[in-house]
Amino acid sequence: MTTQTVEYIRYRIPEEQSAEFLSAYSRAAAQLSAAPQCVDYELARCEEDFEHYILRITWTSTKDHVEGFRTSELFPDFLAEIRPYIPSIEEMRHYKPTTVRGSGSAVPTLYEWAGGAEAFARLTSVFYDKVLRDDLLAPVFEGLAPEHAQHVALWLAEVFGGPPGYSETQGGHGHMVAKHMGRGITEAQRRRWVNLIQDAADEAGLPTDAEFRSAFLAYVEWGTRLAVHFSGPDAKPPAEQPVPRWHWGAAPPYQG
Ligand code: HEM
Repeated sequence: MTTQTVEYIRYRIPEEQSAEFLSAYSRAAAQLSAAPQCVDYELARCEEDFEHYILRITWTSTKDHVEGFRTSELFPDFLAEIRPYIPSIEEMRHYKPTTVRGSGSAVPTLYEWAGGAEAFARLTSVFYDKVLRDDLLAPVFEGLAPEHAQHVALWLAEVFGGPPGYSETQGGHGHMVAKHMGRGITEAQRRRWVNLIQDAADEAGLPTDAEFRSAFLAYVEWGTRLAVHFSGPDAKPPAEQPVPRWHWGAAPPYQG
């Protein structure tokens, strides 16, 4: 459970003080940006009533805010800027996030963008054809079960935001990790895996836009490095956890 907390400060600022208030907060924001206790912050203005503002600050914890930031050398400069507006505060409290959170459908999942289940089935089918003809990887996958490509397609589909097919039919995260244990995958083999899956993505007609491919490759880098780790001599099975879900990251899809 995260210790992060969200502080909401609601202000009512008379219209004639608005410009000053905003410029004071633009300066005070420098102290928030510099504070290691501050995760992020945003000052929003009400659309229906221009006099209402809400400042949202995510802190690493309530204690870090109260005992850390407020006693730090950044605080006096912060306070000096915002002090004139303290009487205009209508609420200033910390809120703990609950489990009710999620994203809407404004941004398609990587799974939908890729073309759904069929796209991942095509991808892994092309990929394992290549793997079995590859000098470095063929020995690793010797005696591969015919359904392996379908299982990996289910896994990838789930990771990229599709239905939880792998979790429901194959045993989930722990099962996948266990399949790599003790295999002693080398860096050269990992790198070949990464190269071949990108060639397979081209041949299977997965989208080639910069945003999709960078998110796809980021996951492949992460996943293959974990595969190497868990295949090594000192790896311990991880605690049971859900299949990871990969998102677009810094570059969401371009929907012009
Ligand atoms: C993003 C990276 C990777 C993903 C998503 C992935 C995915 C999977 C999955 C889902 C399985 C289990 C299939 C099943 O349930 O039947 C599996 C098994 C396996 N993976 Fe990976 N893998 C990755 C990287 C690698 C790498 C880099 C190698 C070796 C170079 C590798 C070698 C194997 C082998 C040998 C098996 C066992 C196959 C068998 O059942 O005989 N994997 N992988």
